[in-house]
Amino acid sequence: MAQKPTACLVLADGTVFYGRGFGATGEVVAELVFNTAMTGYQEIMTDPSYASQVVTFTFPHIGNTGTTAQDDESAQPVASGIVVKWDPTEPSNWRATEDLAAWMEKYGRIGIGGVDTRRLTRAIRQQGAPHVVLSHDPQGQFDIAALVARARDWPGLVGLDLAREVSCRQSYHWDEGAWSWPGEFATPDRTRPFHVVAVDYGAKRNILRSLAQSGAKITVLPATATAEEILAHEPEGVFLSNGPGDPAATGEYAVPMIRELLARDLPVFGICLGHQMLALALGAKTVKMGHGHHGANHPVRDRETGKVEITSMNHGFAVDAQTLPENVVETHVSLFDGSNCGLRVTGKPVFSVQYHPEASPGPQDSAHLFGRFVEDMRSRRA
Ligand SMILES: NC(=O)CC[C@H](N)C(=O)O
Repeated sequence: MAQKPTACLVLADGTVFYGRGFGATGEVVAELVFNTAMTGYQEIMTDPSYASQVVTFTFPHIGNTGTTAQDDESAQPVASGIVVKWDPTEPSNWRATEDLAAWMEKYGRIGIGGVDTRRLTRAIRQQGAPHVVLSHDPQGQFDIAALVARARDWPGLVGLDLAREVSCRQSYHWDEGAWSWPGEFATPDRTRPFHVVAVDYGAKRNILRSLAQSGAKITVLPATATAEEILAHEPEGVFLSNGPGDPAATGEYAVPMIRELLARDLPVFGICLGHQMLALALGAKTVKMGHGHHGANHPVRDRETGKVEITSMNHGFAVDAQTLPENVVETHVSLFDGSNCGLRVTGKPVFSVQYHPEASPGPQDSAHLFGRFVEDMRSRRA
């Protein structure tokens, strides 16, 4: 690199990548994961499940779509920072209201461009998601030994409950449906809506939109809501959201709540962290994966129909299918590594998936799952 580097990414093993900083200045310690999506950086960065993670994009061009509030999956970017091969360029998109670097600076998120992201991704594949420090200093002053020590001393995501931090503080109602051309969010038909309580462990907005679009009237409750508080809303179904951190740590409050719900025969649907916590409540175990699954091109097989869907994924933990009890069917598996991607409880309207049927970004092959949840509620009414 001809110019003096203004940012660096330091791995706990001492490897250093230099590049050009953009967005906020400063320093952040986090886990580093690679994401293979070709578009959708704003949705990825605002997905609360990325708390305490830096994302390196394998696609070399970050894109010139800029940012628009309509693409936020939560109130602000949550990922600690991003790593890209090519620096972001001027936005060229009629929907853009702000450029990426300015948006990141506003929210205190650090970016580094000019990194050999292929080499970096290979390192992640070999060693598992490393602990890193990302530092951006316009003067290019880096105390590498101190940064390596900081990355090495960071305890990591295992045992960390982050859902409680990113969850809403107060309950609220959600009524907005899907986005459609030329730029409106639908207001779904409210005839005979099914009342759903969505427990917010860091819910992506497009999940709530997909539920609303499928016929749900939604009350969102904070992560620590008890079964009693949830049932007081008289829901016809309960949704367990995605979220950051270690499911086993979040399970301390979620598992007792979910167990009480399971005793009621209420329809339950979980996505990602919600899937993992449902599995924990059913008696299974979760494990930390090597580098996890993050992208918009993950093939998943439905073991009951044989159908394959291309899915959007973002998880670093997984349900250990060997530990699922007898009354639970492993419904989906990853075609990349055979890891568990879904379950259902026999004889009950209770199911969950490890991947993201709401896409955002990603393919919409699995959007029908929102309809399945609504059908479960319809059957219960009948
Ligand atoms: N997207 C999610 O809900 C992620 C769940 C969990 N934090 C994991 O990394 O596996």
